[in-house]
Amino acid sequence: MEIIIQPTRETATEIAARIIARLLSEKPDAVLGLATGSTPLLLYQKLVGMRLDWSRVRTFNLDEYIGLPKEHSQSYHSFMWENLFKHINISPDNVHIPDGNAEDIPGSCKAYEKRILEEGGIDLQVLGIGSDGHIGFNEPTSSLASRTRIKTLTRQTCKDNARFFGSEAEVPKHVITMGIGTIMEARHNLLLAFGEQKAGAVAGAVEGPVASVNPASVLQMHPTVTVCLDEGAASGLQRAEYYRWVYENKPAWQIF
Ligand SMILES: N[C@@H]1[C@@H](O)[C@H](O)[C@@H](COP(=O)(O)O)O[C@@H]1O
Repeated sequence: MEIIIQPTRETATEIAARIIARLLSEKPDAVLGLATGSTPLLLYQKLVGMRLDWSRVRTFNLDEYIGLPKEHSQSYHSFMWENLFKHINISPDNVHIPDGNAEDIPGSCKAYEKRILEEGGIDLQVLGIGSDGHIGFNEPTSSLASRTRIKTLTRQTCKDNARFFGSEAEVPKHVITMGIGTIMEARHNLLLAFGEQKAGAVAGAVEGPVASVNPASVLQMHPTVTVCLDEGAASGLQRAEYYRWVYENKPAWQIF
């Protein structure tokens, strides 16, 4: 796991954007796994500003609310088109987002997994982290081997996400999410976290025991993970000094 601690969200996001830009220049038909939430917003703005060629890029989103119309302002479908896809030259045929209104949701989850494999697997998965350590919508105690499926949100996540809706009661309680097993098959996981409210979850993910109560901790078992943090999100880390040392002494050929 490479832990990159930056003074601000801005500089941490800049590094993440450069990692993605480099992947797209090396592999113009890369398969990207994408996330929603407030964390990747600046990343998407930066990627738009970089004017990259997305014509052959394929994307798979992590998750979606069940029962929210696609056109609803808070559906992850709307989020992705509003904040990224409508600003870049991606082909709509190459965009994949779980369908929260499918007639047969379990069947659509299986088909989603199959489609990821057919496209060659995910080269790079962007991740945020919930205040309870969830990745995608894999809430604490999710199976570490889980695949794309239906999950019930925790009360905490409903509260956290109420800020996007009118009230907590309006947050759908059921979602489709890629599983932890699905995320673990991405060739590179790029996790972003900003602000002190994420410090506990980040510390648990990076330095805590690997346990389903903190789903992000499973990333310790993944060979290629980059974690981009600002000072607030890094403030609970015991070994921050070491991570800074590693980054400062990184060989030139590894610097993006
Ligand atoms: N499903 C999303 C996650 O993919 C996201 O990483 C997390 C953190 O959200 P935010 O970035 O807004 O803090 O919670 C949401 O519920």
